[in-house]
Amino acid sequence: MKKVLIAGATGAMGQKAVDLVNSLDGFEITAALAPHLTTENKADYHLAAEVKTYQQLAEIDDNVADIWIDFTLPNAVYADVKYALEHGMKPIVGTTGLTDDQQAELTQLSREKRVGGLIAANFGMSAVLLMKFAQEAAKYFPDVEIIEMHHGDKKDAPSGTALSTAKLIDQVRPAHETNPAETESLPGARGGDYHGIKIHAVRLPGYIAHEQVLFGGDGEALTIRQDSFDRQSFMNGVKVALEKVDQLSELVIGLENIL
Ligand SMILES: NC(=O)C1=CN([C@@H]2O[C@H](COP(=O)(O)OP(=O)(O)OC[C@H]3O[C@@H](n4cnc5c(N)ncnc54)[C@H](OP(=O)(O)O)[C@@H]3O)[C@@H](O)[C@H]2O)C=CC1
Ligand SMILES: O=C(O)C1=N[C@H](C(=O)O)C[C@H](O)C1
Repeated sequence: MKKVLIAGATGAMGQKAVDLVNSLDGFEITAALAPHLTTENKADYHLAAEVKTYQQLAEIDDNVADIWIDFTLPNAVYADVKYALEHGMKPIVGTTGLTDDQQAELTQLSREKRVGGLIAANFGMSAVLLMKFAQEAAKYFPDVEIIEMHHGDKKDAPSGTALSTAKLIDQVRPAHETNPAETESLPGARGGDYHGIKIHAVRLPGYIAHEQVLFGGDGEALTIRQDSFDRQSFMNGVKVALEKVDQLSELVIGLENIL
């Protein structure tokens, strides 16, 4: 039986992860971490009586889990993953917000500690495919912009998926012209800028997680879109990660690299 700690167990994604692990043979939740989680309220979050609850990293007992699932916040994830690696727990990380430098540092730490794991900006198959198709299209359509749309509670912008998409496109797209005469009469109107790729972030109630990549060419356009209508869409990817994490010898970035 693999022991699992869920960080962010009280959150929207953490709750989906709790229900997933509770439903799987061969895995059991032994610990959960969240600032407002207590022994008194843990049953409200579908955590069994024997699950150890922690409100901060410093409280966590040694050997409490083999695997660390993280759906917390951008300002918590770096310390969480470092802690997991240093204590021999294999991280499966969905939380966004790690910088390239932080990912590189954590990957190096995972090699030193010989602990494998996965960081995935998006565990949904439609998003993984969107990123793959967008990278392919960018070889032929260098003029591209990204629109990501999320629920109003999302704390970070742009989304980790949009940023990952821009990075993948940036690796392959040919040199292109931008309009030197362009101005903004309303600051921010043209969106965020990743190496010349504009990213527009929409936050609205009713939405869950959606992304469009728009390519423009001479007299034609290509739009690639994915929609997560329900957070359940991320759970197949988390399940794959749980099944494969033992085979990983270091931190891997991107679900596509373990499929
Ligand atoms: N990779 C993927 O496929 C997906 C990734 N995400 C990402 O997952 C993350 C979480 O999203 P979501 O569940 O919607 O967010 P929520 O705000 O619903 O949940 C955040 C959770 O983190 C907990 N938390 C807050 N601070 C800390 C801390 N310092 N240490 C540990 N836990 C903490 C909160 O606990 P409390 O309530 O007690 O404050 C809560 O349980 C985001 O980064 C989001 O972008 C989301 C969907 C899919
Ligand atoms: O906060 C969310 O909801 C999501 N976060 C991830 C991201 O920032 O890309 C994945 C998905 O978009 C949902």
